Amino acid sequence: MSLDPLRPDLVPFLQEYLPTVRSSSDSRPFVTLTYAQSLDARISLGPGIRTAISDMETKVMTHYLRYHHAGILVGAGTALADDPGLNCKWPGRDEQGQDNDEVRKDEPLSLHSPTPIIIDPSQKWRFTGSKMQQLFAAGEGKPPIVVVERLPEAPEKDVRYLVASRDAATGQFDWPWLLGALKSQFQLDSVMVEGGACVIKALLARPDVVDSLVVTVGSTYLGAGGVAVSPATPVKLSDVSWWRGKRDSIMAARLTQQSM
Ligand SMILES: NC(=O)C1=CN([C@@H]2O[C@H](COP(=O)(O)OP(=O)(O)OC[C@H]3O[C@@H](n4cnc5c(N)ncnc54)[C@H](O)[C@@H]3O)[C@@H](O)[C@H]2O)C=CC1
Ligand SMILES: Nc1nc(O)c(N)c(N[C@@H]2O[C@H](COP(=O)(O)O)[C@@H](O)[C@H]2O)n1
Repeated sequence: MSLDPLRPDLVPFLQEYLPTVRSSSDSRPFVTLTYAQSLDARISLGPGIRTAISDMETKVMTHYLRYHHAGILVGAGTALADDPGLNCKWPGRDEQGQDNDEVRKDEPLSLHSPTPIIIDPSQKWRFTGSKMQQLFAAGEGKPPIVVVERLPEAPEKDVRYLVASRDAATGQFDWPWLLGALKSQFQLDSVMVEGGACVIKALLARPDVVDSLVVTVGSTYLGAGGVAVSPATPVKLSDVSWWRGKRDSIMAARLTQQSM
């Protein structure tokens, strides 16, 4: 699949929400939470169903975001349901800093691609045989880091593992610890979180670890059977900007600590 050129007005629109260099004393990477939802706040037609919501214009924007992040994180539910590639197909910028789809077209896509991070405590997803592995083998993507509860007896070739411990209260991996480890152990300075529902719901409630929120709103309804994303309690946003495309709109914002 080849992408259309990036619509030029997306660059200034996204500028203030893209990763900035964090000070070396910062314990975690810059984190962007980004996903596509329908008008009825669904991210897929049903559990485990890969669903295209973004049209080409906003799909290119997602690849532009991938270009600007060192890591791309999804939960095991998404890895199993979508068999995603998680590489970057947007070709980059020229030496003058101009967005230019032609300049780097001959370079391997793996250069522009973020490192996939799969949160998979009980190791249900396999890299072997996945689209990610195909892309890696073709020089079009990077191999993943898999976040697990314990190291597998038979580690998969090319996979790096991060062993995490569960938070006593929630039974989940602790986000600040996990993100801190991605920075300190794997030198990832920026991470884009794409989903799925479980991960998005958790992170919408975490202004302490999310720096930017970029949501594509597709002009479609996915209906009552769709997988809805909604935080457990109300969330207020600040620094809100909207971009309008042919079919989709994009909202960029920051999460705030304030109550409603
Ligand atoms: N429209 C969009 O932008 C996107 C849509 N999706 C859709 O989302 C759906 C998948 O969503 P979900 O089933 O909710 O899966 P998910 O991708 O959120 O993964 C949930 C699983 O990840 C693991 N996990 C996540 N956070 C964890 C933590 N803090 N500690 C320990 N384990 C953790 C657990 O195993 C959990 O069962 C699919 O239908 C997919 O197509 C996924 C990504 C983006
Ligand atoms: N931005 C966006 N729009 C949609 O309509 C989507 N369904 C998604 N899904 C995310 O993209 C992953 C697929 O990536 P590849 O194209 O295979 O690289 C999918 O797993 C979700 O994370 N995103």
